[in-house]
Amino acid sequence: MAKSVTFPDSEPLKEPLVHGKKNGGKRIDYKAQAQRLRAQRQALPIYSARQAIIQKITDNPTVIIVGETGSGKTTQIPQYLLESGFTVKGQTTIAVTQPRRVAATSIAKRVAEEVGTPLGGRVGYTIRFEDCSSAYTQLRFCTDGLLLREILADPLLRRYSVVVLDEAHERTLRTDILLGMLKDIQRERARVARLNRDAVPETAEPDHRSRGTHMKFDNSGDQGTSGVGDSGTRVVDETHGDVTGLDDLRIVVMSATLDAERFSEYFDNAPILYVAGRQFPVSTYYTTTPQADYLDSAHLAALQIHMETPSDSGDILVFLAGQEDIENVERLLVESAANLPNGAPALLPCPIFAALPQAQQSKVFDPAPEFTRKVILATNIAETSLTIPGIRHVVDSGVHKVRGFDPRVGESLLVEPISKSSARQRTGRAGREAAGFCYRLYTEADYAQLAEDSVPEIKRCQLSMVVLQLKASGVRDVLKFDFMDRPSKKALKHALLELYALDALDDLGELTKLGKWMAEFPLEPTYAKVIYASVSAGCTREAIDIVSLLSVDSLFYVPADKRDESNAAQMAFRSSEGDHLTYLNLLRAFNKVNGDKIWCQEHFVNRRNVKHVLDVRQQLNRLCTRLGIDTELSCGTDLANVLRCFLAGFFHNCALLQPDGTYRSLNGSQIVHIHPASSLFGKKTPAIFFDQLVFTNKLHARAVSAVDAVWIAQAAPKLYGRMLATSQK
Ligand SMILES: Nc1ncnc2c1ncn2[C@@H]1O[C@H](COP(=O)(O)OP(=O)(O)OP(=O)(O)O)[C@@H](O)[C@H]1O
Repeated sequence: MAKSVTFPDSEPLKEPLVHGKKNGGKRIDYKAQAQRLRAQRQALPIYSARQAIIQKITDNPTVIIVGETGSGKTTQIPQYLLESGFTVKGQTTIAVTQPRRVAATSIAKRVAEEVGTPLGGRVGYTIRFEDCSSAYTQLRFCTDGLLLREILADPLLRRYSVVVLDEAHERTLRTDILLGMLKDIQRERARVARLNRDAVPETAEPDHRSRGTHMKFDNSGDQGTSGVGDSGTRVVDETHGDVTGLDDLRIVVMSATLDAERFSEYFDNAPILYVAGRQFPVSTYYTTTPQADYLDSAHLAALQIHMETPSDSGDILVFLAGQEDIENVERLLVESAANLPNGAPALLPCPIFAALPQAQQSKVFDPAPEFTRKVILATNIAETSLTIPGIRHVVDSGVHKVRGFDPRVGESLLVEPISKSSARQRTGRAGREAAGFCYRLYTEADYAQLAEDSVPEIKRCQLSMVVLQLKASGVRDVLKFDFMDRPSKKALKHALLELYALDALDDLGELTKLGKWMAEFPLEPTYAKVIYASVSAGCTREAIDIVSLLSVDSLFYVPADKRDESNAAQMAFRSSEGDHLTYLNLLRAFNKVNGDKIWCQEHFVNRRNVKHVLDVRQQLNRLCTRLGIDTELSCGTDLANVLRCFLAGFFHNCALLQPDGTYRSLNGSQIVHIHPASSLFGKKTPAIFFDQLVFTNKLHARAVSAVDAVWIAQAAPKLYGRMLATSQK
C-alpha cells in the first residue's frame, strides 16, 4: 500500500471468531435453542447482579442502571423482569424502548431466541407500521417514538407494568419527551394505585414482592373487560374513568454511558445501580498524528486491517458521519476490493444508515460468505445496542452529523466531532463475542478534548412536532412541561406560533380538530398540513408522492469526476416550476421502468434512495387509508394545484426576488441562496418556496419551486396579505 494510517503497537489477531448460526429453514426447537444459549447468558457480567437488580426494581418506582457496553443490560434485564413475575399474562406487559428501529427488531429477535419463543410470541416488537407482537406478548421491544404514540391512545399506558428506557444517554428528541411523559404517568398511576389499595379489604393477600403495594389482579380474569378487582369493587377516577386494579408504573433507565446522577435527580433521587465488568476486552489504538481526510483514512484503515490480519479474525465496522460518506468509502472499497493481490480473501462492503430500506439494513447481520470479510460502513445507527455477529474490529472516524435549528436561520446539518460517550459506545461494538480492537482515527490528545456527552437533541432542534405531540397527549402548558433539559423559551414559542399559523392550535393555544388530525402523522406538521390541503384540492396522490420524495437527502448521484454527465442526465426530469415537480417526474419515470438498475445508473438516479421513497409512500398511504383519506385523488396535468397545497404548509418558507437579484425570506428577512443542486439555481423567478433552509457556508434554500406571490398571500392572508399587496403596487 502506498499510504497507511499508523497506529502504534497494532498486531495481528490470533483467535478465530465464533459466528452466529443459521437455521436453514428447518423447524425450530425453541426450547432447545434457549437451552443452548443459557450458558452464554449466565456468563454475562450482569448475571451476578441479577438478584440485586430485581430487588432494586421491586423496591423502587424508578431505577437507573449503568453497565458497560456488552455487559448484558439490553438482552438480560427485561428477561429478569419477565422471569420474576413483573407481568400478568394477557394483562400487563414490559415495554423496552430503543432510539432506533433496527435495534428494536434485532434485539427482540435475539431475546426471543434466548427465552425460547417464536418472535411475536412471548417476546415481540412493535415499530412504526410494523407490529410483530400478539396477545401473548409480555416483553415488547419498541422505538421510543412508538411508545409516545401509544400514550396518545392510552394516556396511562395501562397495559404496561414496567417501561425500560434503553440507551437513554442518546437523549434523542423522543427520549426526552418520553422521559417527561413517563414521569407524569408514573405519578398518575401511583395515585390511582392508591385508590385501588384503599378499595381493597384489609384481608386481601398482598403481592409476594411488593410490600403490599402491588398487583391485586386475579391471574385468570380479564381485568380490562370486567373492570372489577379482587375486592369486587369498581374503582372509578374523575380524570381517567375506570381504573380498577391499575397498579404503579415502574421505570428503568439504562445505558453504558450515562450521566446517572442527573437522571437520578430528575426521577426524585432514584437509586443508581452500577454493574461492573465488560465481557471481552477491547484494545484501543489512536493515530499518531491528526488525519487530514477522515474518509481516506477510514478506507485505508479498513484495507490495512484486512491485509494485515487473517480474514477469519473477524469483520470490520467503520463509523462515518452520514450516507454520503458511506457511499464514498463504499466506492473506494469496491475499487480496492477489485485490485486485491491474488489469493487475498475477498472484501465485502455493507452499508447501513437510517434511510436504507429495512431489508437492506438487516443484511449487515448476515454472515459473510466463505473467504470473504465484511466491512460494515455505518452511521451512528449502529453505535448503541447492536450486536453485529462477527465484528471484531471497529474503525472510528470520530465524527457524526449533527442537526441544528435556529428559528431565524433555519436548519443546519454539520459534520462535528463526536462526544467521549459516543466514542465509548463505538468501541463497545467490538469485543462482544471475543476480544476486539478499536482503531480511532484521531489522536489521544484529540480524544481528551472531546465533550463528555452530546448536547441533547431537544436543545438544538425544531420543536413544532414535539409541541404538537405534547398538546395531543393532553399537555396544556408546554412551557411548564417537566423537561429534563428545558429547551429555550424562544424555541418553544416559535413552535407554538408555527402551529397556530398552521391552524393546529386555536387562539387559546388549544389543539384544534385539524391539529389532532395532524398529530396522527409521524411527520413534521408542515407536511401533514400539505396532505390535508391535498384532499380538498383533489391531488392526494401527487402530494403524498412529493412528501415521500422529500424524505431522502438526495435522489441523484453526482460523482465528482462525472458532474457534467450527471447534470445532463438530470435534465430529462427537469420541470421549469422547480424541484418538487422535477422529483415527481423522476418518480414517475422510475416507476415506468420498475426501478431498472441499468436505467438508474444511466440517469445517475440514486436507486437505493428512491426505493426508500417508495417505502415511505407505502407507509403514508396505509396511514391515510386508516384515516379515511382517498390516496388516489390525482390532479392529472394541472400540477400547479399541488404546489398550492405545499404552500398551505410551507408559507413560512417563502422568499421574494429583490431588485438587486437576491432572494429575501418572507418571515425572517434573511438573504437566502438557491442551493446549487436545485433545478432553479441561477434562475430568477419572482417568488419561491423551499423545503428547508440549510446553513453550510451560507444560507441555502433546498428543494425550491417557483410560485405565484399571490398564492402565498392566499395561503396565509393574515401574515402576508398586506405585505404582498404593498409590494406589488
Ligand atoms: N444477536 C446476537 N448474537 C450473538 N450474541 C449476542 C447477540 N445479542 C447479544 N449478544 C451477546 O450478549 C451480550 C450482551 O448484549 P447486550 O446487548 O445485552 O449488552 P448491553 O450491556 O446492553 O450492551 P450495550 O450497552 O452495548 O447495548 C453481547 O456482548 C453478546 O455477547
